[in-house]
Amino acid sequence: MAQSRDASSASASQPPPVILKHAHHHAPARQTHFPAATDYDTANSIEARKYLKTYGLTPPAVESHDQQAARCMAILDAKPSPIEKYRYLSVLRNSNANIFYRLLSANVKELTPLIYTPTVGEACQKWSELYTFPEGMYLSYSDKGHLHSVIQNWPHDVEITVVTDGSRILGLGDLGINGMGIPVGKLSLYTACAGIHPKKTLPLCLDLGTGNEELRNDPLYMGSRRPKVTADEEREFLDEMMSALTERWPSIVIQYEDFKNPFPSLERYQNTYTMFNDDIQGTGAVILAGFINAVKQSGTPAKDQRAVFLGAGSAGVGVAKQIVQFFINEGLTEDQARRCFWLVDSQGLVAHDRGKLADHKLYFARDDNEGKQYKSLEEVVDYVKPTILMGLSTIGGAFTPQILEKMATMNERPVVFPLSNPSSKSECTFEDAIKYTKGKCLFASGSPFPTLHHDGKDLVPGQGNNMYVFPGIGMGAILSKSVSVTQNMIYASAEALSTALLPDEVAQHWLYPAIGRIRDVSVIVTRGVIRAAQKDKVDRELALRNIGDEELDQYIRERMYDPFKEGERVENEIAELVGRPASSTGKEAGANGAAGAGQPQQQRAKALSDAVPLEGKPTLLREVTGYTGSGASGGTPSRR
Ligand SMILES: NC(=O)c1ccc[n+]([C@@H]2O[C@H](COP(=O)([O-])OP(=O)(O)OC[C@H]3O[C@@H](n4cnc5c(N)ncnc54)[C@H](O)[C@@H]3O)[C@@H](O)[C@H]2O)c1
Ligand SMILES: O=C(O)C[C@H](O)C(=O)O
Ligand SMILES: [Mg+2]
Repeated sequence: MAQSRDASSASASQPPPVILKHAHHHAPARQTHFPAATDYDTANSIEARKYLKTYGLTPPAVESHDQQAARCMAILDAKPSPIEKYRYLSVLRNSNANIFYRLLSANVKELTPLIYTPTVGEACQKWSELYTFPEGMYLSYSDKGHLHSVIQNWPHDVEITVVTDGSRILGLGDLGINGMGIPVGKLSLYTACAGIHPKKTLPLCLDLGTGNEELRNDPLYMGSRRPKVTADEEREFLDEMMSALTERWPSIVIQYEDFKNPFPSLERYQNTYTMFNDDIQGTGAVILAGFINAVKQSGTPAKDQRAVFLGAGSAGVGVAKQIVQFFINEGLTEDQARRCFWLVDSQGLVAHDRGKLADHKLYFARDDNEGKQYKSLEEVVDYVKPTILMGLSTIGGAFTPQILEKMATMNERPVVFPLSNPSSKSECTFEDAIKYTKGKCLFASGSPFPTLHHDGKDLVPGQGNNMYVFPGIGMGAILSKSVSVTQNMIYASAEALSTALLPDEVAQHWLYPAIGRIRDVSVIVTRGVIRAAQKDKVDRELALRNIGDEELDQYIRERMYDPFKEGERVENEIAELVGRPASSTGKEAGANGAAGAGQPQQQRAKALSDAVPLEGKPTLLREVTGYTGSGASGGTPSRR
């Protein structure tokens, strides 16, 4: 069984450097400051540069945020293709995280498609070809037995990790370690959308071999050239990894992402670790939220809904299960709720009499098909006459014009959600959905589609992508210091999201809030998740139980890394050192864990007296503690 977390035996969050025993006997561990990405901000004042020891290491001008953004946007505009824009943004993130996150936070709608789906799909396909930076950690199967030591090499304290084994990257199949683009992209969104400090995030890619022969034979492939390990071998590896991660960072939140068969791990670890699976649970929550709003608009009550799902994998089953929960809350029995679904996979309708089914499909398998096997989606649509059509199949274009036309003939407001990623795998485009349903459908897709002009109106497609919820699920778990991520916390994220629309968004029949408001939305989702953690009594930040919603929202906001305030944070550190009154945002900088906030006075005085004068002014020694946390990993909280 998975090793349980007991903080009494867990090491503190700053372990001594450990040398990889099997690799370098007695080699001294090197101090590293990788990635020192936030200090070279050309908006830093001269004083801040001296304090950070970056004076002279950047061009002399002290720039405004607007000047920086104008330059970056001009460079981006000049790049000829999305993948070139992706590469430029990667360089920016790795060389100057503050500028990158200011740009991303201010332009979420425009830039998300470049750092996330769809472009991240192409970036993963070409990862080894285009490799520039490590970006995160790679753990290989040959490291088994030593994962604890390898993990000590990560130079920062971590609050959250996104981990993949690369075996099902979006709808693009097994990409091995090239899947690293996914943890990197998801964690960039954690920072941009929920304000988790970039240094507190750990992109993690497991190198467990790959079933992709073409990759194994690619001379540039940077992972192990071995076939994928067996399910048992992977399980043993994951057991060790979960325990090693949590031993080093007892409060770490672990998000599983893009595993080919993630059900066994979710079952195995969800009660023992603070973990969740984004493709099953995050997707379930985000689609439920859009679905709740679609049901309100379609006017068809829950009991009369008939949902056909193309795709019965992690995402399909995850979404259907969350909707079952909603139907039960709406008054249906579990059996009635379950019977509203017809799942279709590569073999056709999922039915008990079809032959052996994978475990995760059994719950929704039909027993009322009277011996008839429905093979194609169109046949199933004719048979079921669905009100809802969901696509989580990885099959681009599977919602054909004929199928879309049928949906519009059968329903006043058909719900059509082609959710596969990236755009090339979307079951239909927004344009086709509108064209063939004559503008009647309620639409959301996994990857973004442009606004469409139809019948004298601008129609904005919903984006049913788990990016609306996973940042808030992770942040909620971090701030409440939850020992696990419960089903109620996932459900709460969906409910919170469904209520996060502004009146004018509701008036325009949107299913999801504007993506540009994602930071505000993430606060609402985070609050919902924290409240559910409290109800389930898995929280350990007990003080949060006693504050009202408004105060909780404020607490969440204060703990969010705000790249626009990083300059102020540094100024406040300096002010504190030289005994000057802090700026008006001093409270916030402190709450965000400004470096040195908790350092003993004598040490600060020593730092000042050690300072070497430069240009006649005192140079302040940079504190080596770095950022001390947006919340959970400030200490070594005890596990229940
Ligand atoms: N919108 C989102 O937020 C979101 C979230 C998670 C996953 N996804 C997307 O959903 C897709 C599926 O992800 P998953 O994790 O469920 O993958 P998966 O591999 O677990 O499941 C894929 C399913 O599609 C079925 N399928 C394959 N070929 C088919 C065909 N020709 N006809 C019918 N069904 C077919 C498979 O049998 C399987 O049931 C991916 O493209 C992924 O990017 C989107
Ligand atoms: O990565 C995304 O855009 C969503 C989802 O997690 C997926 O696997 O497709
Ligand atoms: Mg995913």
